[in-house]
Amino acid sequence: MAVPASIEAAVAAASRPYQLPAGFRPSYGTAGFRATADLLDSTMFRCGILMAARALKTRQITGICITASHNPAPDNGVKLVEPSGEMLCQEWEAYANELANAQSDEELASQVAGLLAKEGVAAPGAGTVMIGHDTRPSGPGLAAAAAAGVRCLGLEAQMCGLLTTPQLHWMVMSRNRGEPCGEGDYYAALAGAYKQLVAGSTSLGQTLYMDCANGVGASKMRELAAHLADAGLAVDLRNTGEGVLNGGCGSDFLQKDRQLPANFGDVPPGARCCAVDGDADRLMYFTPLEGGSHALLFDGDRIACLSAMLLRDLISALPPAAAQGVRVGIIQTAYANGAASRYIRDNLGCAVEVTPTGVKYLHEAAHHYDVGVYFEANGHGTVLFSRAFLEQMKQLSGKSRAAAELLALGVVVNQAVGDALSGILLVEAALRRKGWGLGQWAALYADLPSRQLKVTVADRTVIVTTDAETRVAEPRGLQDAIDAAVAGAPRGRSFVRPSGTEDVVRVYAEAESQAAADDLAAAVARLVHAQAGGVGPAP
Ligand SMILES: CC(=O)N[C@H]1[C@@H](OP(=O)(O)O)O[C@H](CO)[C@@H](O)[C@@H]1O
Ligand SMILES: [Mg+2]
Repeated sequence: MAVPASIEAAVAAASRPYQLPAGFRPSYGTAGFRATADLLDSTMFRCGILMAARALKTRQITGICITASHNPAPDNGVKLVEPSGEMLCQEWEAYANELANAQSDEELASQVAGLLAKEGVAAPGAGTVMIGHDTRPSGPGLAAAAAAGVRCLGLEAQMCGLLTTPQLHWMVMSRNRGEPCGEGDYYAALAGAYKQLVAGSTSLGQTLYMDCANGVGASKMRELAAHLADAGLAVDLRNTGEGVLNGGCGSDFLQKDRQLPANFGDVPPGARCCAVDGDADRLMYFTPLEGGSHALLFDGDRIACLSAMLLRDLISALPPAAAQGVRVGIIQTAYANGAASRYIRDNLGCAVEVTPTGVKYLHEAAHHYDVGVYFEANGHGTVLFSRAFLEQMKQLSGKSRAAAELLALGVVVNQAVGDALSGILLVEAALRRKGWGLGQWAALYADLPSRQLKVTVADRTVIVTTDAETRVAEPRGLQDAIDAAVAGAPRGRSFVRPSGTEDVVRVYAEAESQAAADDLAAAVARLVHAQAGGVGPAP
């Protein structure tokens, strides 16, 4: 298709205020682009163009979330939203990289023209891109840059302001489905479905203490909790914005350090607590341990197990013909604790699938099942219901309470992406329906001790992995050396991979004891440093 010359001129002119900083090479990573905020104006502008083109191509609404999630406050980034509410389709990631790295306004304009021609899209055209941001001070400015990109293809940029990442995904999904799609509709839908799920069960009674990571989750949970005042769920919000975003708090801090977050010193041991990250798409439960600053974690693996149990209970209460043959799958990454994977296989009887790191891979795999449960160990995940299964439940819902409850679960659990707020309702409903405290949940299995380390190398792309990132293909010889180190550790397992969000190589190790896991991780980190171009002193 011929692209009017005027569009090229318009893109080149509009691009002028958004110059690519010298030497900056943005790369679309595990979840979009991330960098220190002051580098990102051009990236945002170009992502605006990209998502406008995607909206034109699909003739539906797309979205842009401006956030760097659990990363430090001076960073920012962008997550791109498909019309379905899912993450940008993988085929378009190459365009994202190409546009983000164009070296001049003219090169950008010609790449945009090329993209439009290749995709058979006419611009300027009509459409909408919804844009939201987290609490980072750089958010509104970067949102404006993204909006300028959207407008230069003639589309409307709808500024949605402060939202959690999953809220924006949910709003895009709902709007394209022609369903109620405002922020208020989100709270009403989740709270209404939660009440249906817990009707007839006794409230857990105790307060849920929530670490909001000093991020957007605080104000949004406050609104959700207001809808739940009559549902027996009392929430005490901590780290609501008075401190540093993700600083000494939040789900990532908790997972990496296993220390109590800031401002939890007065919370009694055994209390039910949860933590989210800076954009509220990750969730960890935890409880303070006796006599110290440490926490017992209930991570994504454990949330996946609890979700699978809730599903099993509900599915087994369906009329027998409907219950038969429902395919439930659990999708994990190599970071899943070995004890959790074993528990799922041996005790829950579900299929376990392992994908590379990054929710885009897990989410895609979850579509292989009637119900796909996916959680990364770090607490990012959701439960996806297939359209056909939901349709079947709708047919049955008049005569089967379990079918109606499964439908409600499909509303409580965000169907677009992992969502910490909806995850809280999922966990609370599951515990409450079982009448379980944290003790019973913890007793499902004992985690194998594990350790994660980071190694800085000159170029992390020299590490190439295979088998869902569990083995190193290059540099040659590194995998053999890792295998030898693992062989010496009781119940040992270790793998390494280049991070998609940080300039580091990640090392994971688990073993029978904490000391053995620590030693194995350290040994493997030294191997990476020695064989993959380590920078600075050896670990
Ligand atoms: C070990 C780990 O937790 N990795 C995280 C992290 O990716 P890396 O590619 O490992 O940097 O950030 C991703 C985006 O939030 C998340 O999906 C992923 O699980
Ligand atoms: Mg996040």
